[in-house]
Amino acid sequence: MSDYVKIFDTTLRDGEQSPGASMNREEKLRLAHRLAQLKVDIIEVGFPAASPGDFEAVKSICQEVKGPVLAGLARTVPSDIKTCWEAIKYAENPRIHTFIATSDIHLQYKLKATREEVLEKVKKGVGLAVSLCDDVQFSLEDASRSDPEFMCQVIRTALAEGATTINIPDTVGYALPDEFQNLITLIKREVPEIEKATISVHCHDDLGMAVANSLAGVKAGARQVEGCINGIGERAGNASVEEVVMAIATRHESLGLKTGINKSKLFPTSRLVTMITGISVQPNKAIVGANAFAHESGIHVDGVLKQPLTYEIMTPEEVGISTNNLVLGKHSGRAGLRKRVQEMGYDLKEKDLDRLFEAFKVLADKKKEIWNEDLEALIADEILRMPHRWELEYLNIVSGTVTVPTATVIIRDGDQKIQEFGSGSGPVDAVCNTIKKLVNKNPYLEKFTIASVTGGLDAQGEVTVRLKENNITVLGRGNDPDILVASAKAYINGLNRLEYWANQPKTALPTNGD
Ligand SMILES: CC(=O)SCCNC(=O)CCNC(=O)[C@H](O)C(C)(C)COP(=O)(O)OP(=O)(O)OC[C@H]1O[C@@H](n2cnc3c(N)ncnc32)[C@H](O)[C@@H]1OP(=O)(O)O
Ligand SMILES: CC(C)C(=O)C(=O)O
Repeated sequence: MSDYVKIFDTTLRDGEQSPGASMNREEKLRLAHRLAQLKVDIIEVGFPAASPGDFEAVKSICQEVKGPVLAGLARTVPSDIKTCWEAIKYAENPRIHTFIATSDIHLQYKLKATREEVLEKVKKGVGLAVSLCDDVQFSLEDASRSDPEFMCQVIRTALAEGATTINIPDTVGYALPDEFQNLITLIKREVPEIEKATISVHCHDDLGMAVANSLAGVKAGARQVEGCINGIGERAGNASVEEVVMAIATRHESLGLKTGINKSKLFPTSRLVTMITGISVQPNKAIVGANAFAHESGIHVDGVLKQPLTYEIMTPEEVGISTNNLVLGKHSGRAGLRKRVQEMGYDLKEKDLDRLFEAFKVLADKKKEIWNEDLEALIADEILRMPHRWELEYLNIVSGTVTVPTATVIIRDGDQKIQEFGSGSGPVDAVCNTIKKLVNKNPYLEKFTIASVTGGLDAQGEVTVRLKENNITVLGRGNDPDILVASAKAYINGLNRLEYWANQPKTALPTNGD
């Protein structure tokens, strides 16, 4: 059996099912290009039948992004499969990914279908997909809670119709690693004809075992692992791509497996996903968290200084975390900035580089050292942002121990500048209240978080807000060395997103909030 494990990235599909993580077409395109640089084998680019917006985004990615196989998801419903094909047929290497649930609980309550009816849907759905596309993946949703005998019957049917990949999801993150390993072993024993197809695993993290279960599946013979960057995804998320990849690489002597991933792009891709979705990575997250390679306690530092291998099982450089990126500052020019940005994996157009350069100089006046993370924050603010209506022009805050916090805000609304004054229980409250008055909106603030982009007291603050209005949930992000300015930017960014989605066709709305 081959020692190569294919990586199937579903950040653009299952990842987008994370509450508030909806991405627009441009954001999806940018991320798809980055995933191609990361050299994932397959990118699941979306669910074309879900909405006109998703259809267009999938089609654009398929027209533009070269290299990996590009997959679109579809129920076994014929119209879903045909719509999927209409969007993905433009890809260099298209794949139709069709699925149906096989557990009794899903059959009884959700599909309201008998086992015979499900088998018929599999036969027709896979058959139709194979008539359209050479590369067809079939998934048994909730496989880990399905009757093994029925599951094998479904797999045989899908294979007989010509499916080339069979995916075994632990949809609700219920399995234990040994159980999941046994499940794959059982499938291989009971359905020997699966040899000619690829076995894939797709694990969720409800019990924190998505990566462990994925590796257990691989140990039993699966040769495709599905996951999302930063482990985002439905509910508690999917298996984290960076963790699976680095486990396979770091424990090569034990697993004897490899992937084709360009590991040095893992960290930049993780940052891009954070920038685009607004979902921050917790500091202690494996591989890409701020503390993943940090050492503080004396005994550890002593050990690392004497020999890094005492406490480091991989190096930050391996995953693309630069430990010596402190070159840019206020005296740097366009050439240096262009080179750095290229090294970070961004291929910016000249006009975007000009905009970035302008913002870079403003930041360099406030902050002595400009790190890659600062540049990424600037790129997110200046280049990656959605088409937006409102922009922060001016902010003045009065706050302290004996004053009622007040804010004066000027916002650019198209050609107009609008000004307002307001107060609040604290300075952030004052800023948000004033902005709400200015734009005449009153969304519910579900979450407000603040983190620093880099270390140091002059670090930029990275603020994320989660806003909800009319059943639409969005995330807004903003960065600035002044955390109140970052808060204002994040709030306005969120309002711009609400405005954007409110003007999209009904079916395209990101109602995947709570
Ligand atoms: C485990 C996963 O992550 S699966 C992917 C989840 N992702 C999404 O659902 C996002 C995209 N989904 C959507 O936009 C919508 O659900 C649509 C457009 C696909 C369907 O919308 P609607 O037609 O309004 O159906 P609705 O969402 O209310 O219900 C789903 C229907 O599909 C059926 N269904 C669910 N899965 C499948 C399947 N794999 N094959 C066939 N039918 C299915 C359900 O039984 C239900 O049928 P019913 O309406 O006859 O009861
Ligand atoms: C569609 C399938 C692969 C899925 O997302 C799941 O079962 O979690």
